Amino acid sequence: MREEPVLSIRDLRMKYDDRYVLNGIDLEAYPGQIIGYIGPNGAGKSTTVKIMLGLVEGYTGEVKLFGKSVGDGDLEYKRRIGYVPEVSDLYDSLTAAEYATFVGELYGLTYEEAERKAERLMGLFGLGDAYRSRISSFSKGMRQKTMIVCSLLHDPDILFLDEPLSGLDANSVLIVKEVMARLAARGKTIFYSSHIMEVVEKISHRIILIDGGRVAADGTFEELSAQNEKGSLEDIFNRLTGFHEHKELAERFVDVVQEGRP
Ligand SMILES: Nc1ncnc2c1ncn2[C@@H]1O[C@H](COP(=O)(O)OP(=O)(O)OP(=O)(O)O)[C@@H](O)[C@H]1O
Repeated sequence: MREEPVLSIRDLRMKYDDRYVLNGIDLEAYPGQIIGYIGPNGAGKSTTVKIMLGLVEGYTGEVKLFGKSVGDGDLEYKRRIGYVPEVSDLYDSLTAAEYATFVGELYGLTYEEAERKAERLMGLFGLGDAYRSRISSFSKGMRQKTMIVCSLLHDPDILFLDEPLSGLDANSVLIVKEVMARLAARGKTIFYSSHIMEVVEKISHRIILIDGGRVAADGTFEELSAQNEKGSLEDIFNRLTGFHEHKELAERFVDVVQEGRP
């Protein structure tokens, strides 16, 4: 018998003003899966994730996490979710230690538990010395690592990551990719949203492509390759979203840059 899905979405529709941005999304995710969630800019990826996180209302359709509808007012499910947004809005005036204990307590940890865990995780990321410094002094990569640490303090069952490797150096990228693989091996579900196709292709057990508010493809990379002409995920993405003009557009772009120049 197949396991129960951690996440299930049926006929999800959402409109802003009079325009539908989600046009009937259906998807399911199971324990231990890393799902590469991809699509062109404006396709509806963030909107779907924000609905799952309970941050956006006004949709129709069914969205269930851990078997319960996210719209039913019971917020207990949020304790089992971790989220790394694309843009980190950390509180600059706090130290990483203050921020991590604040977030940890929000997720139900005691101050001491959050403090101890965050310090060790930051240390493993090479940020042991920075742990008690103000976030305002942090580089982009240090902020990103802090966000990742804080999203994991409560050991969530499902993790939503939006461009989590943004700003990370090559060594840190290796660690984070390995951490994701190991979390999945321990039964966690990871919803990985990114525009970096090489990484999505390599780490995902399953890839979901959203285009125009619909699921345009859903399967393993091998399944997507078999359904389309062989090639990289980038090639499949370009083909499925009907995009072929990058050379022509680049040429026109450079022409405009140089217009009127001697
Ligand atoms: N609060 C809002 N009000 C009005 N329109 C919105 C709002 N949020 C998103 N949209 C619109 O919904 C559509 C989907 O946006 P969304 O942010 O979900 O796309 P995305 O796939 O995450 O894009 P990207 O890859 O650029 O992050 C876009 O056309 C966007 O303009």
